[in-house]
Amino acid sequence: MLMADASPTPATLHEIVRDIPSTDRCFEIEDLTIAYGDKTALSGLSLHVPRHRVTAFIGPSGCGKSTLLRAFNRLHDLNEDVARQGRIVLEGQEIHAPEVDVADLRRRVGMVFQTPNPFPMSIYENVAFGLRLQAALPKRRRDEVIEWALESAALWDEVKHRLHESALLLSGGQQQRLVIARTLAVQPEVVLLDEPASALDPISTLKIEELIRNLKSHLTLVLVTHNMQQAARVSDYTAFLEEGELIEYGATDTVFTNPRLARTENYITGRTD
Ligand SMILES: Nc1ncnc2c1ncn2[C@@H]1O[C@H](COP(=O)(O)OP(=O)(O)OP(=O)(O)O)[C@@H](O)[C@H]1O
Repeated sequence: MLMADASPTPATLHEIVRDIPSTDRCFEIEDLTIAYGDKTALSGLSLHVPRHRVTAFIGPSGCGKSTLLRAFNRLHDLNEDVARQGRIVLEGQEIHAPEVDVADLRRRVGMVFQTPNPFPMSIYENVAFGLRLQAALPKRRRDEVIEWALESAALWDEVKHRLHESALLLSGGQQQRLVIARTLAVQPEVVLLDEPASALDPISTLKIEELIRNLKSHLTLVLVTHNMQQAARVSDYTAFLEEGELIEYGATDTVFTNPRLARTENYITGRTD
């Protein structure tokens, strides 16, 4: 039986976020508010993202999912109109602390966008790109890392004989896996995925979903999706946002089969009345 449809009180939210033991937290978000000029996009959000799990953010268009995702690797720094309050802690360190190197943060916390965005260069050079920005690697070692990244992104078998062809000749699904390989090559701890399969056909979508499930053995994944089946299939935890607030957060099985609030159930089942 569902609770009355009121926003959770701060006390209940606190209980939700405490479910994830402190030693298992990758990100800790505390009272995060983000505004674009006078438009508040996220309002006093607190939650913990567990390490080596897939956490999905769901909610209606404009509820703040992408705004939250972009906060995890400080992409909002590029927009002067954005104001932020609250804390974002990655593995025990506040990411806005003066000693944090933003380029290193973005290496540790990679991002994959909705539309595949390979660079107009060869498949090989796409994956080598981030590596070249790091300490110079001997070519043999670099080739090994590139093979490992393409294998990890489930693309190696399809491209191993055409590494020096243009990445733009790949299909959309292959391009998205190439972008994931490029992200993996610099050995991130977290990969943020903003609707990574929404521009892809069903077969490519299933490949990306399988990839996400496999990657969590050594990575933390945070997924924004409008596809409820996808959130249910791949995520371990699901957070439901509405109008910039965290409405419900918990184990995906529970959120999908026994949500606490009617508004969560209505959103998941597509009920609008
Ligand atoms: N650069 C921006 N400048 C001004 N307002 C913005 C900007 N980006 C987002 N917003 C506003 O902030 C709110 C949250 O947007 P956000 O993109 O985070 O939502 P979302 O849940 O990811 O939406 P969607 O599912 O449609 O991608 C919306 O009202 C949006 O119009």
